Amino acid sequence: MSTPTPTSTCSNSGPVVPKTPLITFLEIIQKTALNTLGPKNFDPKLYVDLSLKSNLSITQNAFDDLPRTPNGSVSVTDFNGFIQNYFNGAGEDLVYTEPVDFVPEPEGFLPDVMNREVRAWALEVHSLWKNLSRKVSDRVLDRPEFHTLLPLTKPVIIPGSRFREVYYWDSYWVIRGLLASKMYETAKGIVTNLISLIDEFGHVLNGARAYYTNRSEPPLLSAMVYDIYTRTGDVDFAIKSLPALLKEHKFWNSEIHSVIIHDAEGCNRTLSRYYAMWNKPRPESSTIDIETASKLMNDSAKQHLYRELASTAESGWDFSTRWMRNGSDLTTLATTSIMPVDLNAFILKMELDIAFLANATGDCTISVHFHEAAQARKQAMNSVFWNAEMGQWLDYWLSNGTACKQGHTWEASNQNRNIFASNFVPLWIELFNSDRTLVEQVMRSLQSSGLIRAVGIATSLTNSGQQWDFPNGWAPLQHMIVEGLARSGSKEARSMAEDIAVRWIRTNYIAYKKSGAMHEKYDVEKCGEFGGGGEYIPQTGFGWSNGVVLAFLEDNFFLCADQTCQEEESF
Ligand SMILES: OC[C@H]1O[C@H](O[C@H]2O[C@H](CO)[C@@H](O)[C@H](O)[C@H]2O)[C@H](O)[C@@H](O)[C@@H]1O
Repeated sequence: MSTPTPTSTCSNSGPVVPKTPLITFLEIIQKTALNTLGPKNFDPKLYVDLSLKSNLSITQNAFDDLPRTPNGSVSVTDFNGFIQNYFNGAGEDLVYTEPVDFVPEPEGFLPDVMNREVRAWALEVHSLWKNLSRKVSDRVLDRPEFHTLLPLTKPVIIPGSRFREVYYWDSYWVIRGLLASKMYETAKGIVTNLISLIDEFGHVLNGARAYYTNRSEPPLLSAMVYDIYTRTGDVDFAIKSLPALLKEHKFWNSEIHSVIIHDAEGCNRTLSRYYAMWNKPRPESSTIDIETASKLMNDSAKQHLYRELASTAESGWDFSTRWMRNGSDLTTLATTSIMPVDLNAFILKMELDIAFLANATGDCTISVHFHEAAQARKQAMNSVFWNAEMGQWLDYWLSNGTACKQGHTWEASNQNRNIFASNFVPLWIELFNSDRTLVEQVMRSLQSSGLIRAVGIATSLTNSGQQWDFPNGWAPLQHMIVEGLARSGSKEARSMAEDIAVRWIRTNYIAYKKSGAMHEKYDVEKCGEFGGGGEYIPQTGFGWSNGVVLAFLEDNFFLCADQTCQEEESF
């Protein structure tokens, strides 16, 4: 399936990818579960992850036949009995599988990590790949219509807990960890799976579920291919990956995603935005989205909000004041009217990676074309996002009410001057981090931004209760900023990178010792504490956190095991 052509780029009238009858039915089950079992410990995603034991029509008839009270409700016993009889549990369609390339202590594993305690912990984190490794069960391959899980052929590494399926941008940091763990086959298998999604749907899905087909996630497939190729030198792998990367580049530059901005010099600049092909509640959070939208009066406003909710999920930052006109009201989400700094940094990297891989595999024409595309995007980022006075790249808001127009005229006041960790993500890209003067300016800006806290970089400065806001710190954000600073060649930037990485490693370590688990996000104010907020309870496992710890240790950002939380004040 290729990307549908929208009739307009207005966010409530764009394309909509149809959902399957199974998803529609599971949303009814989800709503019934909430009504029957109540909101305590309720996770809506659980119900759209169930798989059928028999045909949908047989299951629907059995559901319709359940005894109902006059107001239509079902008893707890009847409901639980029905679920047991007609469904396999969430996650049962994925089976544990030992990764083919896992060994308890790989040869050459973190050679510079000598400290006994740190090394022992790193080996424990490494061993978590076994817990997170899954294979799609043959049952899914036999009867795909019984499952919302998509039938990927290679083993996967899942983030963990409620995230039972492979996720797109998480996989980049999982792969960074797998490379430190010398698990090259597993890393390549993840990429092969993601490529198969591009072949089938035209883009990498948010996650490998039928209910995620309407959107992607931050595009880092090229970065995965680049890192695996540079580590293994596997030219065949690079050759096989290139066509998918070209297809993905088209997706992110499609009519719905790209926007032209006339800059202050009168030049047309093209940048990309998040834009989901959906205008209904997200099936995995249907009950929550319906409740959020209930504050709105008409169907068109609801459809608009549903598209904004899904587009925000596409950003990976679901949810954050970054995307809201009013930071305390989720119904004011306006993600499709924002040109995001980090998305464009990722697409710039995609262009550079494609240019590099094409050159490495002997295709000069593609290589030259993508070098030019990268230069054009860099210039666009400089004129639209860069704010010299602040020393940061700022998200650009398309003027109120003009999000449907083809072109926009740049206005300084449309740059969002609020501080987010994403304002520093371009540092990760070589075209920016190779400029010493620029790096020093951005580094000073980061230092005084208020984002650097006791144990890591905060996502924003606003404590909104949303998970992509203060005081949460997320592994990917720490990693991109730290790696960007470290790669700049500036001694001062390297030392700042080490400082942040050590704080991050330390809080991951202390939290692991206290809770026995790696966490999805951390509270950057409190050493050893995990993060919170958002629409689901904090999760453990956790793919990208494990990957970033291993990548930091591999890059020699050392943790002294005798340092404790008390010392965090001395940073
Ligand atoms: O179920 C709610 C949302 O959960 C996911 O988002 C969060 O977890 C993902 C997996 O770790 C991560 O990629 C994302 O950045 C997190 O915010 C999911 O991706 C959303 O689409 C979903 O609606």
